[in-house]
Amino acid sequence: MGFEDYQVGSLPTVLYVPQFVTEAEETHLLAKIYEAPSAKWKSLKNRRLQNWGGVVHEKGLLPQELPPWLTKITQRINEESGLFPSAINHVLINEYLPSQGIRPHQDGPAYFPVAAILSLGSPAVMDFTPHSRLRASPDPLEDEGGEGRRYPSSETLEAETDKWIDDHRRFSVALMPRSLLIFKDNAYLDYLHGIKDTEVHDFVKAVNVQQILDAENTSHAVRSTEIMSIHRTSTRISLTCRLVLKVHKNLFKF
Ligand SMILES: O=C(O)CCC(=O)C(=O)O
Ligand SMILES: [Fe+2]
Repeated sequence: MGFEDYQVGSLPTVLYVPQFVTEAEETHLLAKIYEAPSAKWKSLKNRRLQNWGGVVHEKGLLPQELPPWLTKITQRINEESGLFPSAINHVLINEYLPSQGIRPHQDGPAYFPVAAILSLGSPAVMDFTPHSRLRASPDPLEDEGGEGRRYPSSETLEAETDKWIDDHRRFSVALMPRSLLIFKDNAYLDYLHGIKDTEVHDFVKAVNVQQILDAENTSHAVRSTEIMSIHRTSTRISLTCRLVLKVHKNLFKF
């Protein structure tokens, strides 16, 4: 099965791979993450995180070698997805308690526009929202009459905005433990992504609801709103694996 077979929803740029790692690998990764010295954790208001691979600056990465327990997983993601032009060199590990989340945001321009997120522990739902910057300002149209650029009439503008919203609907993806989510290109550039800080997440409308129900072996007859909700009773850990193309060998090159 090629990675493109894992596309979910209407965007070809969102892929969801259930069971990307085994339970044994999950246990091993969690042990390694919690083995790190407490100074490795950075506490934010609504979550804790570990930064691996070096410091990401606007102008690139001040690199630090990834430990072997991480390269084992990043190399597999690289090889199996074929979506990164070179080795993944940065991993952010986020830890969320049941009532913690991450506000809608876009990942920075320093990264190559592909994010691979491995989920461990408690499941959660990630929401994607079209970026308002793009919603508010469609590109000016090119004038065919040779008078240079012209801005569209208000009707055209409305039509264009409607089309943009049609093509860019909100959607969500349920992130089950051991799954890998990849979002890239327009899903990376045109959408914000976030996780609500509530203890119950509905996945009725998630683009991968079918995969989840199939994996949980739930028959159609017993579906109920109860099983279409995720009750976040324990900690979730995610590994966001990305590539910073510009790598600085030393500080003075900045
Ligand atoms: O925890 C997640 O699944 C998302 C993390 C994220 O969006 C980020 O680190 O930029
Ligand atoms: Fe992010």
